[in-house]
Amino acid sequence: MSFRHVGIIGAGSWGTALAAVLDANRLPTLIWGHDAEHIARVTATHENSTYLPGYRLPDSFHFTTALDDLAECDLVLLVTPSKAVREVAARLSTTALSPEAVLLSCTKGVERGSGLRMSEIIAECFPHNPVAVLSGPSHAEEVVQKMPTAIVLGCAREDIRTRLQQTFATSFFRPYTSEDVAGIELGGALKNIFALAAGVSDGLGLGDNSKAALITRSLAELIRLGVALGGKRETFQGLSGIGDLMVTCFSRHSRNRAVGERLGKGERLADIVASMNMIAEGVPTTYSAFECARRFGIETPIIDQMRALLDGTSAPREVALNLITREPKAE
Ligand SMILES: NC(=O)C1=CN([C@@H]2O[C@H](COP(=O)(O)OP(=O)(O)OC[C@H]3O[C@@H](n4cnc5c(N)ncnc54)[C@H](O)[C@@H]3O)[C@@H](O)[C@H]2O)C=CC1
Ligand SMILES: O=C(CO)COP(=O)(O)O
Repeated sequence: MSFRHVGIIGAGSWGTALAAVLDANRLPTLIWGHDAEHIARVTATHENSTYLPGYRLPDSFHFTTALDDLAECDLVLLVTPSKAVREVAARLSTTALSPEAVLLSCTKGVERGSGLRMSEIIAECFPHNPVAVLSGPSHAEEVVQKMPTAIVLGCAREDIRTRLQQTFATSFFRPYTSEDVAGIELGGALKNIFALAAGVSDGLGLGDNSKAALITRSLAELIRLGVALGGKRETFQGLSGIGDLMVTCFSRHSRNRAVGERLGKGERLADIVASMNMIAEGVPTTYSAFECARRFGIETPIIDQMRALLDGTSAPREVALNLITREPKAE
C-alpha cells in the first residue's frame, strides 16, 4: 500500500531533493520550514535559492510553517540539522499525527551528551509509531539533476522497509533495504568527521597517497567505533558506510570536506561557520563521537585529532604530523 500524504520537516537542500524523488513518482509533498520568510520566498519564486539554487520546484511541492498541517500525513520525513531533531520531533508529537504514521529520519548525526542516534530520539517522542532511516552517498545537488543514486532504507519492520522502498524507487534513485538501523545511521553520521579530515588533507596540499591512507584508516576507525555502538560490520562496508565516506571525502558538493579544506588552509572554524548558510554535521558529530568513544573505551586517533583541531588546540600541520608519527602497529 503506497503512502498518500507525505510531509517533510526541513526545507533545506536534502528535504528539497527528497521531495524531488517523490515528485518523480507523482507523490506530492508538504514541506515544513521553521523560517517564515524563507518559506514565503520559496513559495513565491518556486526556487529554494538559499539551499539549492537553480532547481525549479515542481507544482507538487507545497509549503507550510504550521506543524499541525502535517497531522494528516501517513509518512513524515525528518530532514533538519541534527541539533534541531529533538525539538521538532517533540513539537510534532503534540499534533494529531496517527500512531500508524511512519517517521523516516534522513538526518545524519549523533546527539551530544546522550549519544543517541536520530531514530532513537524520534522513537522517544513517538513510542508507538514505526521509525525508519534513510542514508547513503547522496548529494542533493546531483539527486535533483536525476543523476543515478543508491541509498539504504532501514527499519526493524519488513513491511515498512518494502513500502518505503517502493515509494522511493525511481529510474534514477535506487533504495536498498536493511534491518541494521544503527549501522545505517552510524555510518552516515561518523563519515562526516572523516570528510572534514579529508578536506584538511586537501587544504594542506598533502597529495593523493596521504588522502588514500587517511580514508582507509578512517574506515577502520568508523567500523571500530560503529560496531561498538551497535552497528554491523557488513553495513559499514556498504552504501551507508564506505559508500558515503567516499562521496563525502571526494565530492566538490560536500560541505564537510569544504569546511576541512578551509581549516587546512588556515581559516578559523568560527569564521568558516559564520560564512556558511548550510550545515556541516561533521563539526558537532566530532564532539558526540569523541564522547561515545571515551564511554566505550574505543581508540579513535583521527576523531581525537579532529577534535583538537576544531577546538583550536592543534594546528592542521600538527594534526597531520601527529597521525603519521603515531606509535608503530600492525594493520
Ligand atoms: N544536503 C545533502 O546533500 C544531504 C544532507 N543530509 C543530511 O540532512 C540533514 C539536513 O541537511 P540539509 O538539508 O543539507 O541542510 P541545509 O543546511 O541545506 O538546510 C537545513 C534546513 O533546516 C532548517 N533549520 C535549521 N535550524 C533549524 C531548527 N532549529 N529547526 C527547524 N529547522 C531548522 C534550515 O532553515 C533549513 O531549511 C543533515 O543532517 C545532513 O547531514 C543527508 C544526505 C544528503
Ligand atoms: O551526506 C551527504 C552526502 O551523502 C552530504 O554531505 P555534506 O553535508 O558534507 O555535503
